[in-house]
Amino acid sequence: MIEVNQLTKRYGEVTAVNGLTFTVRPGCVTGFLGPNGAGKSTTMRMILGLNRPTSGTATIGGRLFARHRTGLRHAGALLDAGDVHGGRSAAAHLSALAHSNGLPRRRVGEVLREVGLEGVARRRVSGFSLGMRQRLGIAAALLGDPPVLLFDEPVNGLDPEGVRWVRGLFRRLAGEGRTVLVSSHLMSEMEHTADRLVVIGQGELIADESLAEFAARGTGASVTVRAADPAELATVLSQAGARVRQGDDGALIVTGMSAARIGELAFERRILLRELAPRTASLEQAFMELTADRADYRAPALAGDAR
Ligand SMILES: Nc1ncnc2c1ncn2[C@@H]1O[C@H](COP(=O)(O)OP(=O)(O)OP(=O)(O)O)[C@@H](O)[C@H]1O
Repeated sequence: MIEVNQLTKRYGEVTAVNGLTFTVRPGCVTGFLGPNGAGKSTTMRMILGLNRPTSGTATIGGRLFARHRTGLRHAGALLDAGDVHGGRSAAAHLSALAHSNGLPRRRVGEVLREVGLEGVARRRVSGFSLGMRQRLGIAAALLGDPPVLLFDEPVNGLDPEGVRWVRGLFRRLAGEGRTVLVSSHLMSEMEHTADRLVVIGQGELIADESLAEFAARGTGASVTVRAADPAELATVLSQAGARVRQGDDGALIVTGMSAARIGELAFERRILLRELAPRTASLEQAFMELTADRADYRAPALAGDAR
């Protein structure tokens, strides 16, 4: 479990992280999302004790990470895949880490196999592609068989097969009861990977919830309802505050009200329902909407879009 409590980090005038509070639970993959510059890397570095918070706390398993005496056994992280001594081989890099963390040498071979780098174990890291470096960084994170794992933009540089592999790996790690936090600035990467989302913008919390709950916040969320008496249902729902418009074949498209509430109102008025189907907004749409005013960098609309 990772607990972040009122975490704040200022660099001079810049507030990178501002009063952030959230919990990352074991047994699921939690996506850590935000536009570029939102404060994801800074937060992860503070969780791992690499940056000192201006105020607030971040703990792993109830303790500051620095207080865990055998670091890699408690948490493993991939922060910056470029951060490896290029003159070393993959095996030598991992052996040095294993040694300094008091881990058995056999773990080196095990994690190299796990990430598919056993064939290049003796090659110098300087000749590795970005994707291979990402795999090596993931191997290092797994070395201590830790209950808590953090991955900062792990998909960068991976080819489609690598992306599929890494998703499967995260799901398996979570299935083993571990706490898995994965950052990205792209919702599309999280859509098929995460169970829960922590979304931040300009260092502040925007959402901490399941994917379904997050998607339901987008304005594209609606409920399609078919009723024996659509006109009466439309009146009832409108009076209760929903927005109702006509869909195909007498269906009603309802926004601003949950399917459960629509069902309750129909039941109370004895209106027979034939279909009650929630349609969530796309996650991407919800993400764009909720972070729109918190993005530091966004390309201006193309001339052709300005109609
Ligand atoms: N060492 C530093 N000194 C000054 N400002 C910093 C430092 N590190 C980060 N920042 C600033 O803090 C803010 C958050 O940066 P951070 O790298 O944590 O964001 P991020 O969400 O990880 O972004 P990205 O998706 O682009 O990696 C940015 O405005 C960044 O410029």
